[in-house]
Amino acid sequence: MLTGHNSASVWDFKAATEITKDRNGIDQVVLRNPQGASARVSLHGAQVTSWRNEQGQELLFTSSKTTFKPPKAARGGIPICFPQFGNCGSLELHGFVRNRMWVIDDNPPPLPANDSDRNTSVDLLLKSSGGDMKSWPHSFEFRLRVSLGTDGDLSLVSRVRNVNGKPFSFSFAYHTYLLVSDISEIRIEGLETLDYLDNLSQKRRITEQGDAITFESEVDRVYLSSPNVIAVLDHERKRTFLIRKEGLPDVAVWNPWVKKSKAMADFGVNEYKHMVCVDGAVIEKPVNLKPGKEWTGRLHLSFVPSSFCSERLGL
Ligand SMILES: O=P(O)(O)OC[C@H]1O[C@@H](O)[C@H](O)[C@@H](O)[C@@H]1O
Repeated sequence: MLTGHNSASVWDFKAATEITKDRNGIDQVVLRNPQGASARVSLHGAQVTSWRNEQGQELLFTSSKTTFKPPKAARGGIPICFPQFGNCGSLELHGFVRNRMWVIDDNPPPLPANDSDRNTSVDLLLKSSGGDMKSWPHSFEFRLRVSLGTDGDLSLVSRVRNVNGKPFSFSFAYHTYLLVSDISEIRIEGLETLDYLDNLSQKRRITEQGDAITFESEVDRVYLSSPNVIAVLDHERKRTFLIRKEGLPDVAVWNPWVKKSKAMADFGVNEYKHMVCVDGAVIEKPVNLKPGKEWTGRLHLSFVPSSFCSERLGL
């Protein structure tokens, strides 16, 4: 993939994208960058199922019990929740697009230049289908671009176009399962003092009091109107995930802890210790999209040594 160019070596970004099959024969796209970082995206659900740094270390959690068998979304990686987040509507939990087969979009409408510079990327597309229109009677085109930067950062850009004659509303989330050393040692910064809806007490609105979010029991919350940079600090591994987002005002935070883990067939009993979901989302005030209009929601994930963090980010 390194090709000669004026006697210097240049990376062939197109060739750094490979289509392979997963263990169930489903197509998946593998993205690689020149330094050895990689990401994997399944056409089932357009779900990112792996993101590795240049040392080959996995950064996203995937349950050892997940089968990756359609139609159910794999438990881990980054499922896309659309057109409904959670159970806040009449559709299946988190909506249906994570359970559908997407296609590779070879000719996507252009994105601004800074979304495509120096990245290896893939564009996926899902169009509304007759079956789904029985439960959600709206025509849409959903485009997802997944990009791996030369710095190993992972970007997801979702574009939803209303190709209906009428407006429609939706909620949305990048349901991001981060892999962590020990949930009891994790701090999330950037959500302090915000209001959240607590899914464990009938979506009651509560104001966060702590100076960071920490975990000592099940957490299932939607933080409202959050800043666009959130940090997830993993003290034991001396590393921090940075979550940057645009068009995604809310952040869902979830860890099932012991009791709920036992009730989930596709989740190992102790696996809750090694994951936290921190989702850039639009939940409280759904997007209302007029005919012919497009909505964009961007997520940018990076991974830095802890020493880099809080003060330099102004968190
Ligand atoms: O089991 P699923 O459909 O992947 O959902 C997992 C969890 O996702 C979280 O975002 C929800 O707030 C939880 O209530 C839910 O249990």
